Amino acid sequence: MTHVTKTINSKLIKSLIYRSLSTAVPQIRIYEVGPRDGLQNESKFVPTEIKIELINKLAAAGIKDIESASFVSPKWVKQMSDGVDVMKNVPRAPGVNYPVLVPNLKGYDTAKQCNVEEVAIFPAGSEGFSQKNLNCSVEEGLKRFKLVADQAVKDGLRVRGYVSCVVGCPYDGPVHPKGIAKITEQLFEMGCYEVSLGDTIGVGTAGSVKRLMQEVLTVAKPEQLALHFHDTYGQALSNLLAGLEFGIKTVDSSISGLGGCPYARGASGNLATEDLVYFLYGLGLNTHIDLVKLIEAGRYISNYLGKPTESKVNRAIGDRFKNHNDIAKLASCDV
Ligand SMILES: CC(C)(COP(=O)([O-])OP(=O)([O-])OC[C@H]1O[C@@H](n2cnc3c(N)ncnc32)[C@H](O)[C@@H]1OP(=O)([O-])[O-])[C@@H](O)C(=O)NCCC(=O)NCCSC(=O)C[C@@](C)(O)CC(=O)[O-]
Repeated sequence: MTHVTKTINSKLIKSLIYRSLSTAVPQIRIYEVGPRDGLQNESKFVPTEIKIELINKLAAAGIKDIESASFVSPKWVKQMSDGVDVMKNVPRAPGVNYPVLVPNLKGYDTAKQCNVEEVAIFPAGSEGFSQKNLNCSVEEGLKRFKLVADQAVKDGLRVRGYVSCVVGCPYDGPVHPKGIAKITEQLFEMGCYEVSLGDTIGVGTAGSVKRLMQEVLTVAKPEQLALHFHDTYGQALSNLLAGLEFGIKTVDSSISGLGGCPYARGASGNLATEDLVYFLYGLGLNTHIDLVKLIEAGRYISNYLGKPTESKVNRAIGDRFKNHNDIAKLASCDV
């Protein structure tokens, strides 16, 4: 590393720390994907009542956006095959949004029958992943998603867009930010209110996220974007900090760090919601989420799945704190 690069990096880090300590970082909205992205990769079928209880616990912790199911082909993702039962039986808490993922008009029709208010569409950022995940090219996928978005807009539903593999693809390798910006723009033209940029296999770094943001922000405003990081290489939080520098206000995360995509070789869990909330408290942001209840939700699902939580915060906190404010103080070093 040259002297100049070192100086720039140290300036950047100082400015990040300064901004973190000041109130310049905006309020962050957390979009929880655990019940969908988190569970879709689990090989053991999770019963409907467990999924519903998890969603309830997330809502009780104060999460306002919970992606609760997907209406994809059950031949492709069996774990999500009970989406109708989940959506018809989950109690809808006031002020909480329960979006679902849909791949085509068939899935959209099912979503409508379940009275959902928001659907998410998910074109891929790379050809290889599009073929594996949707059985079609990127272009064909966009055409199908446009049909869904047109119908949803006509019906008065909100549409969220995802672009997956925004940094790297398990089949095609590195993905160019220009292509991602183009797909993002198309999603907005279809009527999406927000586009979530998904690092599906978690290969991104603060550097690649910065390059991505610079390109995508030529077609969108920061408040129209969400960031969706998988933590395969342990970069999710530093990637997020890089994204926050650009004014991003919405972050996707998954309770207990569950996650992965059955069609993305090497994809691991998402950024854990518990770690995200702790991180945001560290930046002096009140997310209005009760970390004690969140930790309990994480334990509930990890215990059911019979595996340790992937959330470092959940593990570290253990049973030491019974009160949310004490954890918030710990996170902000406000002792
Ligand atoms: C798109 C298809 C359907 C094409 O799959 P296909 O096999 O080409 O579609 P098809 O039209 O030939 O249908 C095959 C069968 O599935 C049925 N089918 C078809 N559609 C539906 C539906 N909506 N609901 C229920 N059933 C459906 C259809 O009726 C038919 O049944 P059959 O006649 O053989 O009995 C398939 O590839 C698919 O479902 N893919 C989704 C895979 C998936 O869910 N992946 C994980 C989510 S993406 C992700 O995780 C990334 C993201 C968003 O989180 C961002 C990130 O992490 O970065």
